[in-house]
Amino acid sequence: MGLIFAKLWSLFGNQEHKVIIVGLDNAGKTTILYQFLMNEVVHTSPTIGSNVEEIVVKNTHFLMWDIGGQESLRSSWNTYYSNTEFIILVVDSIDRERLSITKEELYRMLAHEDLRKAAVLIFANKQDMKGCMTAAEISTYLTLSSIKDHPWHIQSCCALTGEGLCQGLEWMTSRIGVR
Ligand SMILES: Nc1nc2c(ncn2[C@@H]2O[C@H](COP(=O)(O)OP(=O)(O)OP(=O)(O)O)[C@@H](O)[C@H]2O)c(=O)[nH]1
Ligand SMILES: [Mg+2]
Repeated sequence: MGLIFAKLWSLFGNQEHKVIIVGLDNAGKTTILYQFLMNEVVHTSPTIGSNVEEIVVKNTHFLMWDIGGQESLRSSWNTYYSNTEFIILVVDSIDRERLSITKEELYRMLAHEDLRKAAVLIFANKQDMKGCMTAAEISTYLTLSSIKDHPWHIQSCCALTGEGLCQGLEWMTSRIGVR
């Protein structure tokens, strides 16, 4: 009975899809989460632990975990990994110095057993900043084209205006049912 119910539930698209939002501190993860939820910019302070919200896009329910990105918190990201369907990796496109750290974190995540089925959306955030890296530059630096075992997509965005965020969500919804 429970199984039938679960099947019907997933058929009607009401199943919840787990998403983790990761990236270095100050990348804009919490700002993005609350743009998704409320279409507005909230005042943020560095996240200690996590925030979790349900975001519904065209009848698709995402349970989004926004995880603090400070160095001391990164070693506990893996406690959020089980059953994750989507990783949203937020990159601060002006932060050239730390892109190598983002790269290390990305490949560490992709190698993790609990994330082997996860698809990855990379947000090249803060596109409003003068002199920022483009999504193409970030893609090259992160050698995204070498990722063959996870579906991935990079999207430029500005969390302050919301530009680009919907396109990212659309890619995620388009992936559902593919696997
Ligand atoms: N200019 C600009 N600033 C942004 C953008 N997105 C976020 N910010 C700012 O960047 C700062 C950090 O944003 P948060 O959302 O708190 O960053 P976070 O990734 O959640 O950081 P942690 O919780 O420490 O991991 C805030 O001052 C935001 O207003 C953007 O697209 N453009
Ligand atoms: Mg935060």
